[in-house]
Amino acid sequence: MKKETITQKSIVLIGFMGAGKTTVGMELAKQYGRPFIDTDEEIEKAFGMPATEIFQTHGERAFRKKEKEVITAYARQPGNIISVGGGAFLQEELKEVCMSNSIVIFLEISWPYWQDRLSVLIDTRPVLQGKSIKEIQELFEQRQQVYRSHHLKVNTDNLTPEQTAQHIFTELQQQEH
Ligand SMILES: Nc1ncnc2c1ncn2[C@@H]1O[C@H](COP(=O)(O)OP(=O)(O)O)[C@@H](O)[C@H]1O
Ligand SMILES: O=C(O)C1=C[C@@H](OP(=O)(O)O)[C@@H](O)[C@H](O)C1
Ligand SMILES: [Mg+2]
Repeated sequence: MKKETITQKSIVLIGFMGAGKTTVGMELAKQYGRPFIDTDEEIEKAFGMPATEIFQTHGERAFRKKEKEVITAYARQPGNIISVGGGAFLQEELKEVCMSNSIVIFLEISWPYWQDRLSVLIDTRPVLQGKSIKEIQELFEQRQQVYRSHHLKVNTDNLTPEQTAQHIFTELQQQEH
């Protein structure tokens, strides 16, 4: 069975910062031969600056407003592989638009595994900056509630991005047949 026959809907990857949404999204797009959209990249292009500067210069509110526009547009189209930011589902409307128009996949990671990634994330994730590790863990735990809306969950603790993409393909195939 060809991968492109699995689903015509767009696939939306959700999960905490650093769970691997962007990396796995690129891999899935390669495997499916579908367009890949990283919504953070689109937001950064629109503002002409990285996310940390958008937060500093325009504020989180402006970031979230653009995030809503970008995700709404792409999630409604068929056939895209979309990696959204870890805070996207804080907006109820985005949760609804993604859940009703696309296949939402939650990339889950456990706290001990996530902690190992903090050093590579801190410079580019404004939400983590200035927080203690305890505060970050609290945010991590709170955010798990936000990711409860999904169609499929994949725990990625012991998976490479390629294995995660393969697992998603197999699961979607099983759900369709
Ligand atoms: N399965 C994985 N195992 C180990 N490291 C990973 C894995 N997936 C992603 N990473 C690394 O974690 C970091 C964050 O990945 P990224 O795809 O940007 O996450 P997100 O888009 O969810 O914030 C990157 O440095 C990436 O190389
Ligand atoms: O969780 C969040 O609030 C955010 C996550 C980031 O995306 P990643 O989840 O890809 O790191 C990015 O959208 C922004 O820095 C805010
Ligand atoms: Mg990302």
